[in-house]
Amino acid sequence: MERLRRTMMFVPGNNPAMIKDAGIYGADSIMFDLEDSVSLAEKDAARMLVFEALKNVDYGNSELVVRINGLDTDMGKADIYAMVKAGVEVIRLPKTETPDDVVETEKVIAEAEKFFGIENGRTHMMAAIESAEGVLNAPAIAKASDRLIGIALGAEDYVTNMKTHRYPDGAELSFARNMILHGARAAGIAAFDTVYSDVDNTEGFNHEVEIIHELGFDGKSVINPRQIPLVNAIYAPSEKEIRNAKAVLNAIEEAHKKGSGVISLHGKMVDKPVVARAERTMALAKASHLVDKEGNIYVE
Ligand SMILES: CC(=O)SCCNC(=O)CCNC(=O)[C@H](O)C(C)(C)COP(=O)(O)OP(=O)(O)OC[C@H]1O[C@@H](n2cnc3c(N)ncnc32)[C@H](O)[C@@H]1OP(=O)(O)O
Ligand SMILES: O=C([O-])CC(=O)C(=O)O
Ligand SMILES: [Mg+2]
Repeated sequence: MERLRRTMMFVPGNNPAMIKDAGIYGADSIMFDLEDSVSLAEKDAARMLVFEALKNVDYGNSELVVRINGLDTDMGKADIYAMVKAGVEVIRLPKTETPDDVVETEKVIAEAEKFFGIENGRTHMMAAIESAEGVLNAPAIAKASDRLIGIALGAEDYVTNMKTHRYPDGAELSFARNMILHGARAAGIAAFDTVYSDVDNTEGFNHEVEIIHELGFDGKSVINPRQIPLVNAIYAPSEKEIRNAKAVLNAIEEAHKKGSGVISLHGKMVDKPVVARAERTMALAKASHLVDKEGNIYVE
């Protein structure tokens, strides 16, 4: 079963208190940032701090991601070597413009793995797309490396590049979101939506999460722990959806027993894609603590 990544929480790499406690909020992924939330003067200190945290802090089941500085900066290579050595699960490449950016980063990751005697391929990657060039190349970027677990929209940089800013209805992000989603799905990897900076605007945040949930994003980058339960609530299936998913899974099990891959349930065809959706619904229901391990609904 594919890993659920509803929330990926940015944690500034130069903030010891936030780094220490980042594991207590239940983010599916924690993303320590060495890039734009860290000033130039603090880059080296942040790298050391995140290295120590990765080595010494227990973050439970959260996936551990680090946003590095790109290889077009003086910091990129040192960031990669330190994070690979610390055993990070995923390196997030910012401002990805072309598939070559991914390939170049992968080369340095592979070099670092070799240097530290780490198994080749153990460090995964994701690419953030934050410009018109990146958006137009999204499908090729998503296929540029087997290490990629996903691609993400970085909308603050993107709208700046597009000479606009962010609006409540998100029309300015519509093309980018669709390109990134299609690129990710065509490559069989995850798609993550961008951050929402107005942390006190719950209504605006919920509206944006509804939009990206309907589009099909796996999840959203968040910048504050208060945003995590809001995303989880919108990604949680309803009781009706869970009952339907259970009925689908039971029906297909019966069909398989009879040697068939398709069956009718209440007059509707149940086949492979319907089953895949039902499995995702059950995974989300489990993550939302709405069902137990066997899939029994708690509210019953
Ligand atoms: C365009 C880009 O590149 S976006 C990505 C880079 N930006 C970031 O990483 C910013 C991350 N977020 C933050 O720094 C902060 O959440 C801010 C500045 C937006 C808001 O800060 P605050 O108003 O202090 O947040 P708030 O009052 O909700 O904090 C509540 C608690 O959550 C903690 N917290 C807040 N944000 C985070 C975070 N991102 N990670 C971990 N802990 C956090 C605070 O330390 C505080 O802990 P405490 O109760 O133990 O003192
Ligand atoms: O990737 C993100 O969502 C945050 C970011 O850097 C941007 O929006 O430019
Ligand atoms: Mg950015």
